[in-house]
Amino acid sequence: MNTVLIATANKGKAREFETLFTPLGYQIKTLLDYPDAIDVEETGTTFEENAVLKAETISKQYNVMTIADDSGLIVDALNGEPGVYSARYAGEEKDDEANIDKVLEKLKDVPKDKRTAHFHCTLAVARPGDKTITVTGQCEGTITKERIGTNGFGYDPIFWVEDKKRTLAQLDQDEKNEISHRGNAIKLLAIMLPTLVK
Ligand SMILES: O=c1nc[nH]c2c1ncn2[C@H]1C[C@H](O)[C@@H](COP(=O)(O)OP(=O)(O)OP(=O)(O)O)O1
Ligand SMILES: [Mg+2]
Repeated sequence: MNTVLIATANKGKAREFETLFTPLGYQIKTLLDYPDAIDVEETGTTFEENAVLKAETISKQYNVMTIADDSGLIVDALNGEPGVYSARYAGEEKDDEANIDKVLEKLKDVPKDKRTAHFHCTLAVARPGDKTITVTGQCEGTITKERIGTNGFGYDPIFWVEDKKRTLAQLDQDEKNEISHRGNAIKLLAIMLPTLVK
């Protein structure tokens, strides 16, 4: 089985990549398997810049094809915040609960019909001696008034998906992958993957 390295240290993402890649016939490894991996500073101002930075740094370090994911929540009533700063919205220590609290607090006077948002995911594929490619995916929803559900990670408990009449944190992993920003990006990537993996 082909092994693909995903340059993420996020356990929630790692789990999703595993359920998405296994049926495609790829085993995945993540930075959780590589404790000596460079801790890439996300200095970019776009998802694309950060995804490329993470993928290329780790691909160069280990001389293997590497996929990186940069993603985040874009809330319309907050002019696109937290956006590329989603992971560090409430501080550098990357605290999902504090991040959710900050979004709910900022939206406390915003009515239901103005709480529209979407998740964005950019995936970058870096290969030794080859041009880096990127794909993107999105997922539309609204921000709830409080947490609902316990599955998933990050902002999932406050992200309502109207088609499912549930939050992302109330979906199981396969249901989330079907509609999520990450699932949508990987669907695009899956078509190209056989030509990229050596
Ligand atoms: O499906 C998702 N469901 C809920 N929240 C999500 C999702 N996808 C991204 N998010 C949030 C989590 C984090 O606050 C930020 C990603 O930040 P991002 O820099 O891409 O990831 P990270 O620092 O956690 O791990 P890493 O850079 O090692 O991949 O957006
Ligand atoms: Mg990050």
